[in-house]
Amino acid sequence: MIKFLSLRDILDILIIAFLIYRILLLLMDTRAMQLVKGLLLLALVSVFARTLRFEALSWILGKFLGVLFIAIPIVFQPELRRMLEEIGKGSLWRRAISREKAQSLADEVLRALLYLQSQKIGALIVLQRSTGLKDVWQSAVKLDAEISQEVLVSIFWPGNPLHDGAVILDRERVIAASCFLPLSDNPDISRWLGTRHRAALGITEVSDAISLVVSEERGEVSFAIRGHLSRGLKENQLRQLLLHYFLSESEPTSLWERIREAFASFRSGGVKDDEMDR
Ligand SMILES: Nc1ncnc2c1ncn2[C@@H]1O[C@H](COP(=O)(O)OP(=O)(O)OP(=O)(O)O)[C@@H](O)[C@H]1O
Repeated sequence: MIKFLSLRDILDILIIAFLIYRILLLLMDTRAMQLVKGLLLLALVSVFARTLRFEALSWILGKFLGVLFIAIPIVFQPELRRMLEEIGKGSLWRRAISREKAQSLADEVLRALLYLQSQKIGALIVLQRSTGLKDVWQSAVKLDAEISQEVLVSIFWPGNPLHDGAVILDRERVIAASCFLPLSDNPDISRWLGTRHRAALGITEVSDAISLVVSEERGEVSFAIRGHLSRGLKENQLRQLLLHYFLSESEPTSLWERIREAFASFRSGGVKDDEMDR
């Protein structure tokens, strides 16, 4: 069998494997990833049904998959559009940041948060993930600055014209400040929390971003993800959370590790809402 494989075939297979891997990385942690898992499961059942010659099951699955292929582009139109935009931006090929760089970025943000907390200076930082937040930062003050404790602290310094609103970070850059975020109308939010916390929560309801808030009144740091707010984070928890974020943006340890993570999340029914709360 192997002797029929030419160098061209091997190259062909490697390119396809690479493309599938990068597309899966783009889809990781998005709503569309659940769909991919569902489709894989259906495809497996379909192969199983064909092998065992279960005519009725094969027929039903065949029809169902046919309908799904028409429905998917309609239902997942926003995700597909975003994915194509990402490919257009070069995300499929973009250089991953090194582990050391990820650690130093996490450290800079952590030191900024701890300093702001110690001085009781209100702040709101959004960590952008796969959902592009262009709609939010387009009308704000664009910065494209390197992430550092000094930059973050000075943005939120009282009196600075940029201190009102949120800062958005993406990978290695501070992309914008003074961003106005959508406010959450979740009725379960404590009535002691004002608009800064509602804005932090709001952006995580409409995207997969993570937000970090320093409360001016209580001097506590909270974080929000997928519409859930965790208050009073300790330094260690913050370090973990930031490392988790920047490392997920860095070079994956290995392809095998990524596959293992994907299977682990598949077995547990997807990523847990509070996974970063630990
Ligand atoms: N939609 C929004 N998007 C981004 N930032 C916002 C938004 N709404 C309010 N903010 C920020 O929150 C600040 C007001 O915070 P407010 O005191 O109402 O909230 P809070 O949740 O009680 O926070 P704190 O505990 O820091 O007082 C504003 O000055 C502004 O910087």
